[in-house]
Amino acid sequence: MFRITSATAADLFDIAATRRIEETAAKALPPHTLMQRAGLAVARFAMAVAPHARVVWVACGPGNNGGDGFEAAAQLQRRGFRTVATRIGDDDRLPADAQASLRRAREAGVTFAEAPPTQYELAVDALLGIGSARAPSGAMLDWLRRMAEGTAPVLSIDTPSGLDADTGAMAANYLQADSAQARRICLSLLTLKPGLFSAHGRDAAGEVWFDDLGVAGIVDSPVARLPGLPAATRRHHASHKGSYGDVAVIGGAPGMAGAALLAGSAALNAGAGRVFVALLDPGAPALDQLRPELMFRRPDTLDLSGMTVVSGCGGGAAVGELLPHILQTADALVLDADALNGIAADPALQKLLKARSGLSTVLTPHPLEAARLLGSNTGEVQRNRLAAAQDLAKRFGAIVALKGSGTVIAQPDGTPVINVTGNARLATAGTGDVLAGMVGAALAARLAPMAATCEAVWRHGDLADQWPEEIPLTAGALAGGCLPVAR
Ligand SMILES: NC(=O)C1=CN([C@@H]2O[C@H](COP(=O)(O)OP(=O)(O)OC[C@H]3O[C@@H](n4cnc5c(N)ncnc54)[C@H](O)[C@@H]3O)[C@@H](O)[C@H]2O)[C@@H](O)CC1
Ligand SMILES: [K+]
Repeated sequence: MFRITSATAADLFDIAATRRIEETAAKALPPHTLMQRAGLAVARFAMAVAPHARVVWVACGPGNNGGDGFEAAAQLQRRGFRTVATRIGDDDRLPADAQASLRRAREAGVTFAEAPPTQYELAVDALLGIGSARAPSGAMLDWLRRMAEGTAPVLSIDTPSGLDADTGAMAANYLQADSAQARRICLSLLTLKPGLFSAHGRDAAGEVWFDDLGVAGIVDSPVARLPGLPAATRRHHASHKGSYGDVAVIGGAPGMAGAALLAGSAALNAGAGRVFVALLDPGAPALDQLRPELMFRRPDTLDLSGMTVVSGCGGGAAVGELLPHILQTADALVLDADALNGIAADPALQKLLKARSGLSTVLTPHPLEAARLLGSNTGEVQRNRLAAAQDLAKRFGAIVALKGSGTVIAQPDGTPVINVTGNARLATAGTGDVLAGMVGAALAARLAPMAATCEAVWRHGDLADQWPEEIPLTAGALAGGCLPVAR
C-alpha cells in the first residue's frame, strides 16, 4: 500500500482492463480471497487514519464495492472498533462475494442501522466502485452529501461513489456544496484508474492511495500513465547558449503584449539559450527593461528554420496571417491560444499543421480551444479528457497537452500521460502563456517532444504546488520562478 504523489510513476487501467485483471487474479486464488484482502486493506488504512475512532460509519452499496465495505466493517469490528453499517440493496440481489462478506460482518457484530450514526470519527464510502452506472440518488446521495459536509475524514473504497473511473466525470455533484469540508482519501484497489486523476476525480478522491491486493504480473496494457519525477537536470560544463537552443515567441497583438512577454520570460527562466520576442503590435516597445535578455525582433526578420517557435500567446487575429509561414518553417513549434483558435477556424491551416507530422509540434489547448479544434463543445471534451486529447493528437499528428485538472498529455501513437502536479491557484490569467514558454524551452533543449511536454507540464504544476501560501501566485511571478528544464 502506498500513497500516490507527484513523484509516483504508475500505469493506469480502465474499468474494462480492471475487470479482466480481477477475473484472472480471482481464478488463480481460492474463492473470496480478493474481497477479504480488499476489506483487510481498507480496515488497516482506516485504523491508521482514525486510530482514536469511537465509531466508524461504513455506507455500503448493492454490489461488490459494498462487499468490500462489509468485509472492512467485519475486520474493524473484530479489532475493537465500533462499526455502524448503513446499506442500500437487498440481501438476495448481492453478488456472491458480497453476500459472504455481509455474513461475516453480521457474525463479527457490526451494527446495521437504517440511518447514519449522528457521531462518527471516520466515514467509509463503499456505496459504488467501478460498477457505478448512473447518478446516485435518494438515500445514497443523501449519505454522500452528509459525508462530504461532515468534519470526519471520508475514506472512499476503490473510487469515490458516482465517479466514472475511466474519465473522472461525476454523475452527481455532491461535492459542489460550499459546505463540503471533510478530508477525503481514496484507497484504489487492484489497479489505479485514470478517472481518479482527471476532471472531477482529484477533488472527489482527495489523497489517492493504492493497494494491489497482492496481484502482480499484470499483462494488460495501461490506458494512461502517471509520469513520476522528471529526469534530473544537469548541464555539462562544456556547453554554451547554443546547446540550449533558440526560442522565438510570436504573439502579443495590440493590448496583449503581456502574454508574449510572459511566455518569453518563462522560456528564458526555463533555460532556453536565447529568446526572441516578435510582437504583433507595431507600436510595442523594443525592450523590456525588467528582462533585458529578451531580444525583440520584427516577425518577418526571424529565420525560424533553426528555432523553436512559441506562437499564439496574445496573438489575436493578427497571428493568423503569420501561421502559414510559421507552420511551414518552424523547426519545433508550440501552438497556444489564438494560434489554436486560428487553426480551428481555417481548414487550410489545419492541413499545414497535419503536414508537420513527424516534426516537433506541441498543442497546448484549454478545454474550449480543444473543443473548437475538435468541432465539439467544452462539456464533451471534459466528459472524456483522455479521449479528447488523444483524438486531437491523432488528428493533427502532434503532441497535445489538454490543460485543466489533471492535464492530459497525448501523443499520436503511444500511451498518454496524466499529470498530477498543479492546483487551482493556476486558474489565473497568463499561466497558460508561462506553460507555453516552458514547453518551448524544453523543446529548444532538444528533448523529445513528448518528454519535453511532460516535463514542462510537471514543473509548471510543481511550481504552483511549492508556491508559498502567503505569496500571491500570478503569472508574472510564476514566469520568474521557472526552474530550468533544459539540460
Ligand atoms: N469481486 C471481488 O472479489 C472484488 C471486488 N472489488 C470491488 O468491487 C467493485 C466492483 O463491484 P461491482 O462490479 O459489483 O460494482 P459496484 O459495487 O461499483 O456497483 C454495482 C452495483 O451498483 C448498482 N448501481 C450502479 N449505479 C448505481 C446508482 N447510482 N445507484 C444505485 N445503484 C447503483 C448496480 O446496479 C450494481 O448492482 C470494485 O470497485 C471494488 O470495490 C475489488 O475489491 C476487487 C475484488
Ligand atoms: K466507493
